[in-house]
Amino acid sequence: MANRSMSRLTQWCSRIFMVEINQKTEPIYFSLSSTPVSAGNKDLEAVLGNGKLFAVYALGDARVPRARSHTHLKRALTQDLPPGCDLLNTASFLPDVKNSLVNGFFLRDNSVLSSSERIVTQLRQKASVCVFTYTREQNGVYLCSDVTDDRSYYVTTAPAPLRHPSTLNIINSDVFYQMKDAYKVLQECIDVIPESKAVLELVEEQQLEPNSSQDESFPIIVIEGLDATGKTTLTFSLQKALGAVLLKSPPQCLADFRPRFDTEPPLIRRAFYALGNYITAAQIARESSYAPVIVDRYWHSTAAYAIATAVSGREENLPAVGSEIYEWPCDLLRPSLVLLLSVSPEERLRRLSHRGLDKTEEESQLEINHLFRRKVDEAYRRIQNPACIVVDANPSPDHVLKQVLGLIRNKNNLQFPGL
Ligand SMILES: Nc1ncnc2c1ncn2[C@@H]1O[C@H](COP(=O)(O)OP(=O)(O)O)[C@@H](O)[C@H]1O
Ligand SMILES: Nc1ccn([C@@H]2O[C@H](COP(=O)(O)OP(=O)(O)O)[C@@H](O)[C@H]2O)c(=O)n1
Repeated sequence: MANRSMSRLTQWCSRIFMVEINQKTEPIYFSLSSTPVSAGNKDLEAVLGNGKLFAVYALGDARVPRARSHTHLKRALTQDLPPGCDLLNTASFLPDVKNSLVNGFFLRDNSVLSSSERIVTQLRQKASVCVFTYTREQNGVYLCSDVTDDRSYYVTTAPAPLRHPSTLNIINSDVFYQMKDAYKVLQECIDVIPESKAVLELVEEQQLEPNSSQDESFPIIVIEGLDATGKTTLTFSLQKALGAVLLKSPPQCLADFRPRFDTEPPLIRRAFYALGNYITAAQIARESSYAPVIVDRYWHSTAAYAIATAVSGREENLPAVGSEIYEWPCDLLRPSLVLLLSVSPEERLRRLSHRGLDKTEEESQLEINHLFRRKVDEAYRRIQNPACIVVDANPSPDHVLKQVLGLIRNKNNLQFPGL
């Protein structure tokens, strides 16, 4: 056991650790070193402080149980957090190496009772976790040790990597670029989430024809935007004005499963929404042989929300414009036109308050989390092939409809009878 934990710590020494005090400040990076380092670094002091400190990571070989354990760990730590303790997000990664990110938590304890010790002991008895302690020597040097062995390493500050670490695992953990990759995730869930089987059966029933030719079909127009930007209002009036079929993603047949998957960690939740797009794609392919199709949310929504949730901190941390992260999945039917409804934050809040309906947890977060909303909006705009056309949706519904009909009319190759 001692050997195993020692080799774990040695392995972790080649990594860099990121700790986020809050979403608004720059994260702090540090690494572990076997040689002594000079003391008194202000950045480290800001995170590590003088009290007791633990870093806790969920362990597990397979990605589905590991993702779920991370969520359970967060719940357990949040629920039992005693006064005087706080929880910070931490991540361990290899700089600029894809898929190398491991998320965890820092438990900082400035309480007189040192209550975190008891919490960590209980956690280790109940769950498969890996725990490190951080202590400060009298000379100001910080040491990190695995709780299961005696060997310690010096903590030293590290430079920020070129790519923000939270972007390293996005492909196939948050955003899926082929149906089979999202499908595999739900297959791995069948034992723990029985509903996955029914979802996979619905996907199979659709007789999907990837990349079926759209050349002879009617136009397919997708309407995107944050909640309360007017998508439902516009899609209804477009349906009427164009004699179109109205579809949405996720499709109606997944409605009953949605609340179940919304409570799961991003890996599972995002795979569910990704599969929803393929079911909608099959419906679009069928319907567009007979009439124009309007789609309320599609892949832009799936990718933009997933990216904005995965990337911590500010908008600047998003993958750069042109990154492969923003590419359209190779096997997903492409629409003829994607319109992004954009309203000012004030107007959007006004509409939300008038509507007074229940919001998903994520949408309530949008309301309070301006940073997150900006990231979703920016991610929408960076998605390519097809990119979206931004529509000013602040004016009245009639005015927005007129504007959109004008855009459709001006778009080359879109043929609508009566327009
Ligand atoms: N152009 C507009 N001007 C003013 N209010 C609007 C406009 N479009 C929609 N609304 C109102 O804003 C609220 C949200 O619109 P909705 O179409 O449901 O948005 P979404 O489908 O994007 O969540 C509704 O109460 C709707 O009546
Ligand atoms: N095609 C889609 C549609 C929604 N979603 C997810 O569903 C949430 C928004 O859906 P919603 O039903 O609350 O949105 P509205 O249709 O109410 O505006 C987003 O937070 C996305 O996470 C998705 O991932 N892919």
